[in-house]
Amino acid sequence: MSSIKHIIQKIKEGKLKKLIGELLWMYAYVRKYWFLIGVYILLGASGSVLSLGTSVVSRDLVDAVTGVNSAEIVQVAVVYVGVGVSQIFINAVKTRLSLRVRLKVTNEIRSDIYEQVLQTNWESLSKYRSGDLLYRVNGDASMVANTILTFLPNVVTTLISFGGAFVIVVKNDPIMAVIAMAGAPVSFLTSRYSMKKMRDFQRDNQEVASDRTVFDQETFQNLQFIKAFGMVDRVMEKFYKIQKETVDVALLQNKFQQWTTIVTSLVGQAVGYACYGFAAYRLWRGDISYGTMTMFVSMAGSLRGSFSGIISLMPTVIRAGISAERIMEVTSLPRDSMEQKEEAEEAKRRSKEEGVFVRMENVDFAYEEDNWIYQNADISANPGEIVALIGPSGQGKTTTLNLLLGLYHPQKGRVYLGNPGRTAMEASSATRCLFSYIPQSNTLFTGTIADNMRMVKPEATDEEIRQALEAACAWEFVEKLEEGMNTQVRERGTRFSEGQKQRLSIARALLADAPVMILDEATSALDVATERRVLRRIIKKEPHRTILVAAHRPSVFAMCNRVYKIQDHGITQVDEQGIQEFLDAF
Ligand SMILES: Nc1ncnc2c1ncn2[C@@H]1O[C@H](COP(=O)(O)OP(=O)(O)OP(=O)(O)O)[C@@H](O)[C@H]1O
Repeated sequence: MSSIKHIIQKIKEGKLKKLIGELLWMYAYVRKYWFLIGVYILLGASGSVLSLGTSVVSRDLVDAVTGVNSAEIVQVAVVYVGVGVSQIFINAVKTRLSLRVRLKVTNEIRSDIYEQVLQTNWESLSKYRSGDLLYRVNGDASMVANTILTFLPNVVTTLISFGGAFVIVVKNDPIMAVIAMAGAPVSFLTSRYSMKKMRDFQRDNQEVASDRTVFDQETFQNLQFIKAFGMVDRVMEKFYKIQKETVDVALLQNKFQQWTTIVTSLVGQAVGYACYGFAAYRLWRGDISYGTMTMFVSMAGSLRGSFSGIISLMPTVIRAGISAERIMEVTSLPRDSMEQKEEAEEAKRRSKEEGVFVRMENVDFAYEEDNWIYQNADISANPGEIVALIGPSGQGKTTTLNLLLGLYHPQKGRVYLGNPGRTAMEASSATRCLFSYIPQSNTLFTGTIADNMRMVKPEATDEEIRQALEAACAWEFVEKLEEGMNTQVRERGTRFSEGQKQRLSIARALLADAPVMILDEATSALDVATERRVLRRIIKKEPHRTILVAAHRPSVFAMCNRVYKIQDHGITQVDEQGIQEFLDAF
């Protein structure tokens, strides 16, 4: 009665519901590969039947050898060898099939996570560390795929082994069956107790593994910085600390597992001895032959083994459940809304003649509750204008650009854009196609310069790329490279100077040919003359383009139609005198 209450309590707490949800999620993948998994199960099942057959045939073989049934010795020997050889081939096919399914399911889960991560609303996703996401894509996905492949087939094959052995033993000697099953209650209770513990251990394990991935990723990304600051020893210290944590968690889990294994094994061994003694007693009394005794002992072993097998499947489910939970957490994040996709594409088509304006109206925004970046903020940028955002560091320039890009949404007020004189659209993921954005940080990818350019326009010709590089004042150094635009950029553009990387990023943004261009301190590493040349060429290339720049330098302000200052939780438009005051103050 109390255990029923306990189960009801768990259901109420939602733990069982969660586990069932996780299992159902995993088996949505099984449905796709039901045929391959079905064949795998069949092969596993035939393996179990063959091994049961081996025990029965071994009885006949012993009886044939000991003279009880010597006439059939050749026939029995042939069957015995045949069964053994079949098992070898079945195992080979099973292994190959298992690899195929595992690879397919792992890829499928990974592509689901990738797709989801790429389409998830940035506001939700930015809370995750990229190394953690990486571990979910790799470690957790593999764990789930392995379990999907092994769990159901293992349950079926173990149940066949268990059922078959049970029927054979009961048919031959019911008392023997009872003795063989004497350890079952202990195995059951031990597994029930260990379930919760295992879930906690597994959660710790995954967290440490995820921390390790984050650490590795950050270290290799910042190697140059680490070396420059002579931080190698400190990084190694942290590395050893994480290694120690990994070892501690694994050893603690293993210690617990070993104790449960010792308890169940001791009970199993005692039961094994009892079976052996009982069979020997029956043989001594002349009730059974040597062959039957051999079969009994092996069957009793397989009965105990398969029962423990069923119980030991639980930790696998628990491990996979935790991984599934971590993957589901990411894949259930809200997706980017693409509701206004068609309107945005239409606005982009019209932009060549009409351009696109952007507005922020009466906006309140805070990342964290009541911690306002600003309130009642207004900003306006029209086609053909360059609008600058200035202000001390950390006051909200990048935040404003992110709001315009629809990466974040205001708590109050409107952020909208469109062709002048037509219906406007709220800023969202759908309207992002109207922007080309050059962030503060370097965003070059491994590949050639041309590959990097074609990321935004795969069909771009070499001539178009050259023109974009020219407009960004990048052609002047690219043409001097031995392989020109086919030069390898290397990871994160390490072979280029900061100013060169910025010009390549600007060229890429120009190639995207979007009506609104956002430069987030994207010319900060250029000298003043080059910066002016770049901005002039951008305007000249596309007179209807709307340009927003977050900047600190007066050289930029002189070229702007309007300048907004972001400071003290507000945005104000400033005139020349205001700009001068701002510059004097800093
Ligand atoms: N994702 C975030 N979650 C919480 N707070 C954030 C987040 N991004 C930025 N902030 C905070 O918002 C404020 C404004 O940041 P923002 O990056 O917009 O400043 P900025 O004016 O562009 O600064 P800088 O000139 O240094 O680039 C800062 O105090 C920053 O700590």
